Amino acid sequence: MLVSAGLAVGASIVVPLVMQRVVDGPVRHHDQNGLIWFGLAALALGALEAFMVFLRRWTQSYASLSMEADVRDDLYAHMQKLPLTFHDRWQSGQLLSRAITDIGSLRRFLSFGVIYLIVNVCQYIVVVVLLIRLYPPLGALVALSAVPLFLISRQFAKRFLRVSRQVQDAQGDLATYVEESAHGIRAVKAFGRRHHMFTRFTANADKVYQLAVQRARLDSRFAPLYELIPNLSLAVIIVVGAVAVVQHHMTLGQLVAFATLQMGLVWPVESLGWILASGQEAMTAADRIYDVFDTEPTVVDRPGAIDLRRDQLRGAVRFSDVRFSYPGSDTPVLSGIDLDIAPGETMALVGVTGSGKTTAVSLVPRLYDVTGGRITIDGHDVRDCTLDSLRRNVATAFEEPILFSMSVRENLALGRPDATDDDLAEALRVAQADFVYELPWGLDTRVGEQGLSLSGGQRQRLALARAVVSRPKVLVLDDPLSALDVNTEALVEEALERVLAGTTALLVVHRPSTVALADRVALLEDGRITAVGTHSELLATVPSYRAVLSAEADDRPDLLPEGKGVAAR
Ligand SMILES: Nc1ncnc2c1ncn2[C@@H]1O[C@H](COP(=O)(O)OP(=O)(O)OP(=O)(O)O)[C@@H](O)[C@H]1O
Repeated sequence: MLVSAGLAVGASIVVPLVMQRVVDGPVRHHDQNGLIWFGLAALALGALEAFMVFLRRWTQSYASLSMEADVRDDLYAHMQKLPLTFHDRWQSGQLLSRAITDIGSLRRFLSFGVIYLIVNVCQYIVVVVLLIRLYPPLGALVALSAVPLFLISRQFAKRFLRVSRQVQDAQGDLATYVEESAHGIRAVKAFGRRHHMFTRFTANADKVYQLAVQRARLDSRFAPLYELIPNLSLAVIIVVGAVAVVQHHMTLGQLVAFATLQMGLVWPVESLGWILASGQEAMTAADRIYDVFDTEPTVVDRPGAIDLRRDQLRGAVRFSDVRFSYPGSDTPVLSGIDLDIAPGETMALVGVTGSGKTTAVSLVPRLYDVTGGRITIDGHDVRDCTLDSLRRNVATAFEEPILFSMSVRENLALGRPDATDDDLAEALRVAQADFVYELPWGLDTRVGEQGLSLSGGQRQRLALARAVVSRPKVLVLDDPLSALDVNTEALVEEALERVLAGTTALLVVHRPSTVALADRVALLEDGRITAVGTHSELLATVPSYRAVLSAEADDRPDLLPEGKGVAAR
């Protein structure tokens, strides 16, 4: 790339020197034959320059676009490795703008800016040396013009860098806002807050606009200086050069070559402003991209991590003095949980809202790592197991079901790519999600964002089927039936009981009706497990357990004590 760019510039530099020979030779001596040879030489040089420009662009486009694709792949792969604590902190729009806009800025600079910067600086040096050799006083003047150029560039770069970072950050905030508004469009419409949201949007958009204008003004203040300096030098060259020709200090051909070479420098110098601006943008873009790359994945395989083999796994889960605080928070969510879940047992976790149930179950597949104590599966600390094998054997379904813009089949097979249609059918039966066969293209119907819209309960059932289809040894269900009506819930529970028979399950429960699935229940209070027992034991002996469930008791009165019957297991 650089060779072809260098050759192209070399050809363009040689042309003025050929012109010097033409003017001082054939033109001066009226030699028509000589003129033809020089004409052919100039033509060949022009063709060489054009070919080299083509070659540079061709290779440069390929190299820079491949680089862009590679960096984007690496960034995405890195983001996937980063822990949830990172994603909790970062706005999605900021990640989006880094993955799309910033990598694009980097590519533009590396494909054009860097090459022009190197080639233009080399061209400047070579031309100045040639000019000094042609006529030293004027050559020295052109060389000196580099001093103000350098000072201007330094000033420009310093100021542009700051504004450029502000623009890119503001664009990230705007992307986050647009994304959130699109996601939350139902709430916006339902509360009739369209105008309010629009006002907030315009405030964000206006910030981007103001900063972009500030950046453009900075650019336009400095750009004329880059134009002025080489043109001023050219004017001086023409006047002083003409005097030098008249006084026979240089030939007319030398002046023509001198002026042509100097004119050839006008564009490289002019473009310096654009190159510097694009360089500053690329620097801030690289900074922003490295904010992500520099974040170390903390939930990773330890050296010597073991593979949990499904055929050797019994599924005994133990929490031993498990503690957890979210980063940046002084208040521990879990302050020493001890809990034993036997292989094949279904343990429900009950607690008031915000007591840390979701947090506790998220620690089993290492969505977060414990900050104290340990969680073991069959005696192996989950942090000593490979993440792949851990997450293959511990399947999770959350209350908030996330479906991707893929077919139903792809969504279901996320945790088990080799699942057959029979496996999927079985999982769908358990989750009472047979409705998918009624969709326009059955299992091939695209759902999720921009796909077919499903109800909350339908999405939840698909997420449950997805967890079940991977036939995990340990199943973590975070209130997965909350969006179902009582009848469907009863059907799912009935089918789920068969699945749970051979699976260790940890179940976050809000509704008393779901407690019926559990063999035992653990009550989470103030970051600790304060009671463990069967549902009926706890109802009978632990007042706070009754208090937690009473708010939800209306839909299953049979689960309440005091003469209403107890669904003990
Ligand atoms: N990503 C997070 N970053 C910081 N704090 C968090 C985060 N997620 C939850 N918390 C805090 O941790 C505490 C426990 O939250 P968690 O979601 O585990 O409770 P929960 O018992 O599952 O609640 P609910 O019953 O309402 O679902 C809460 O005080 C919550 O504010």
